[in-house]
Amino acid sequence: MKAPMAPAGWQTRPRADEAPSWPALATHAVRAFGGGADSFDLRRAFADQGDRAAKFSFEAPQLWADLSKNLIDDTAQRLLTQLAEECGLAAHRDALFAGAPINVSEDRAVSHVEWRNPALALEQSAQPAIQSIAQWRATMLMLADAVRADAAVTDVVNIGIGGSDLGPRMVVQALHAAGATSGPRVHFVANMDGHELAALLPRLQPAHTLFLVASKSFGTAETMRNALSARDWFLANGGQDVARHFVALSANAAAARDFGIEHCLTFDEGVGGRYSLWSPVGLSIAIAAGRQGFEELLAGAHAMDQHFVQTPLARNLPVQLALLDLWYRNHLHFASRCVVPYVHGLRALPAYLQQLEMESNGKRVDLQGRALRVASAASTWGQVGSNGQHAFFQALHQGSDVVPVEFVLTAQAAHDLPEHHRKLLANALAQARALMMGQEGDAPERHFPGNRPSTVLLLPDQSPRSIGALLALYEHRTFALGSLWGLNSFDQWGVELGKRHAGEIEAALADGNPEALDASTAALVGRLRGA
Ligand SMILES: O=P(O)(O)OC[C@H]1O[C@H](O)[C@H](O)[C@@H](O)[C@@H]1O
Repeated sequence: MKAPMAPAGWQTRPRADEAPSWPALATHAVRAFGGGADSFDLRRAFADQGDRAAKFSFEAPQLWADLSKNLIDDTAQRLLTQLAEECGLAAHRDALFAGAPINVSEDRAVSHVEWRNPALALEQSAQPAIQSIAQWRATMLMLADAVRADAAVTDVVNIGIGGSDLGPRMVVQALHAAGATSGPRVHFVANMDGHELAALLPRLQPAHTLFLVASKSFGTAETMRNALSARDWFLANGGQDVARHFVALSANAAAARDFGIEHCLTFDEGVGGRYSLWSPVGLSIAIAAGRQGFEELLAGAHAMDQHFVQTPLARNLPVQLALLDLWYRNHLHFASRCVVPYVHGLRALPAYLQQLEMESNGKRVDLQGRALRVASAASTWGQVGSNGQHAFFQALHQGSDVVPVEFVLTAQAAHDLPEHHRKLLANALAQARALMMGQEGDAPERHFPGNRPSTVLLLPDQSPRSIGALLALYEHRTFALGSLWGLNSFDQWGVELGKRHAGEIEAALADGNPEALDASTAALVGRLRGA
């Protein structure tokens, strides 16, 4: 599947708003979706087009995606696919898979797809970097085996934040709910707020606990603070041999050593934090799900990689989802997208997607440093179903804004309470149908406008393979959308400024000298010091 060489032209692609099809899309959006009497209506579209459900459905590994209840017609879909061709999306994608330095602001390649290439074996590799991926994967899985086999280890604590927490936490939760985990208990600590760590420590015994300090940079304030406190607790409570009980998962082995952790599973800088669960950052997953479970997760993701690389753009699921996102954001001007997994194990999916999508594409300049002329990442939000129905669905049905909703379902449940699953699925499909159909009301407050868009992503189950495919789908959709906007989806400079201010404010909180601060912050610091 691998593109042997980065195709020419990946650096000189037009942005979506500069591509020839853009004006035609803009005109079509106003003419056909502008809200007039004969504006596009889903109910009419289904009545007029007998094959609409089939035509706007897509198949990809482990996934069936029904996009037919979206505000899109044949013309829009054709123009959008044409736009992707004009923007050189395929060349950009192939450059990613060929290891070209597409993360230009950090001058490096993007390698997370290599970490889940199960075919990768030492003898097949011509590139030294690739060889180390295979080696590190083998080392990581051996360590996972050893931890699982060691009856003395009852608890594993992953300390990390952002990409070093959200993906592994969500996957372990999902596999645990599916009965696909065994071995020691696996916990996650992310927050700087000491309540999270303080609530966990009394439940642990130093001699039976393994701490995984996951941090690509090994410099993130929250993780360093939690790791220091965990080590203090370990030593204060009779823990022996920090080297055996603390393992670092980092691209910066030297910093881990300086911290006092000898054993570091490392990975290359090309693995972005929010794309890192396939690398040693996913050790907690491998410990919980076992070698086979982790390899299945990788295999599901790899199958989606192949779909992304090999499928024509018109039937390519990540590409079509990205185009729909672009259509909604730039032409129908929807500001947010709601994701509702009707899968209890995937309750952390919205939080994971917030980082993936908003940290990747929440940007205002393109790869050349030019200001964007169109809106970038919509806000991603959501909650597990059916709980969300009893919270924010009111606004989805009758609120003033149209919010596209994405339902994530599994055909099979992993429990044996069949009535639950049938009811759960019925509720999800009912919400999607109600959003579309609406209802004439006998009183204004009982009127539902309908014509509200939704997507259904259907997985067979919540097995490691299905979860892997789903997450790779989201990764590629995010990359494809960023690519169309001309963005670098793999850096995150926007998180740096706040960190710098935090250092200054922490000093003011400690020494009571807020002189360098603005009046509002200084007053708050004064009030907090007086508390
Ligand atoms: O893995 P680390 O280097 O500790 O980084 C943890 C997280 O913090 C950073 O500030 C970034 O916002 C995230 O992209 C990253 O995943």
